[in-house]
Amino acid sequence: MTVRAIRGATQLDIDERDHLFARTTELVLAVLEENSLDTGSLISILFTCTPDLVSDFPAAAAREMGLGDVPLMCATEVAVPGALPRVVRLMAHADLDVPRADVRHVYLHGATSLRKDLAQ
Ligand SMILES: O=C(O)C(=O)C[C@]1(C(=O)O)C=C[C@@H](O)C=C1
Repeated sequence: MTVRAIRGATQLDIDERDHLFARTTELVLAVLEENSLDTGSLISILFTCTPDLVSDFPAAAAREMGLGDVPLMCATEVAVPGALPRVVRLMAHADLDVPRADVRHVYLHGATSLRKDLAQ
């Protein structure tokens, strides 16, 4: 088994529960699709939210999309003054048998500005 870490991030338009769920689901599905993964290959997912996002936990969205048996955790991102607001980030670990350089990290919506070096 080869364990790889996959990064992802997305930006919300507003801090509203349905929107958080939609953007989190979109991000997780994009991470799976970009890396040709099924949910059975997921080992764990750590989510962070910027401190301005309080409408719900991204883990709740992940459970709602069927990841109830994947260990999930949420935390608050470092509150750096001037940093991009309303961002949900994830770090997923998965059984992914590719070289680290071939892992596809996913940045969606306004979060594409966070890592232009990784932009697809
Ligand atoms: O990749 C991101 O989401 C970033 O905002 C960049 C970065 C970094 O500097 O590497 C900054 C903060 C996050 O905790 C993770 C990574």
